[in-house]
Amino acid sequence: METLRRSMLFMPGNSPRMLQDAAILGADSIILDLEDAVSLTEKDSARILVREAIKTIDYSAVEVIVRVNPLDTEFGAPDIDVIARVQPHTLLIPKANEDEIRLVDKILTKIEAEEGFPSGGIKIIALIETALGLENVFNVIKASPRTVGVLLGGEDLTADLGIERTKEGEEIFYARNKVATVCRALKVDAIDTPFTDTNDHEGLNKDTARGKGLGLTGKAAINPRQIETIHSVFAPTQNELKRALRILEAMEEAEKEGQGVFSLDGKMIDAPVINRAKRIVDQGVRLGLISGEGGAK
Ligand SMILES: CC(C)(COP(=O)(O)OP(=O)(O)OC[C@H]1O[C@@H](n2cnc3c(N)ncnc32)[C@H](O)[C@@H]1OP(=O)(O)O)[C@@H](O)C(=O)NCCC(=O)NCCSC(=O)C[C@@](O)(CC(=O)O)C(=O)O
Ligand SMILES: [Mg+2]
Repeated sequence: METLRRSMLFMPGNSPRMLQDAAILGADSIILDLEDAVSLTEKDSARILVREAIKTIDYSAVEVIVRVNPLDTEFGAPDIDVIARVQPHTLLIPKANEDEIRLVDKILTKIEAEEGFPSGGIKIIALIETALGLENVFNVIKASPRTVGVLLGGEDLTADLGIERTKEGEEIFYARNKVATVCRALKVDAIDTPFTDTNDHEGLNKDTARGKGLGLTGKAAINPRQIETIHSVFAPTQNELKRALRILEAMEEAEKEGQGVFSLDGKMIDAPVINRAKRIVDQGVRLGLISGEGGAK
């Protein structure tokens, strides 16, 4: 499933109404939560509810992710055993560390064999939200070939660091930078932590742009009202699309002359600039912002 993952909407797994409406809310991915949004007394009922939702609701092209409980809790193993057997696209592993990802990979391989599912079909996103997980993020991703992305959990991370979580987000600059860099190196998605003030759209816009500016490729949402803002920030602007298309046109001309580097509007254009232009055009095409003939709409 080739999914964009600009936005991933969290919702408590014990909320039948939210599970019912999830596919029409516009997020690229939905995260049906069995962990921190579900109280201890509701863990078993949430697991059953999410299993039934995945079995009976058509979530169409939306990526269905289930955040299971950590394996070092009494809920983690039953979560994975019950949920993997109804084939969600992806499991989100909280407080992720290397050993746990390796163990989850093994459990999934066993369940896929028992159920006759394609081996490796259920993907993993590692939730990096502890100091150890952050320092180890390269190995956490490499611990399973199923890993398709990392989600940065700012609330738990700052709690683990014993520091305050602020709207400006200075305290998670390093974490954002590290996750974005390692994910780019390993070619997996890097999803930013949610912005928890659901009424502050200006703040959400700034926070999303901050994460995008550091190389994060999408953002978690905790409310449907946040999705549009997140998508607008992650979509290339008309100017970015027009400039990228001009760069690729000029590149074709330069190639005919055998030039690898050239200038456009006085600026040097070489391989990394061309690659960035290609990425922007690709995204524009995937988002339907560029017509088939290659013109910005
Ligand atoms: C925050 C609030 C209670 C506000 O409720 P309110 O009722 O005021 O919201 P309203 O806007 O009034 O709702 C208008 C309509 O939308 C519906 N609606 C609302 N939210 C919806 C939604 N999410 N999905 C679908 N539908 C939704 C609602 O049902 C109503 O529908 P209707 O009645 O039919 O009109 C609510 O949003 C909510 O529960 N959010 C999810 C919270 C959650 O999952 N937290 C865990 C993930 S973060 C974490 O764990 C930290 C982390 O781990 C992060 C990381 O890992 O990245 C780390 O460490 O940092
Ligand atoms: Mg958390």
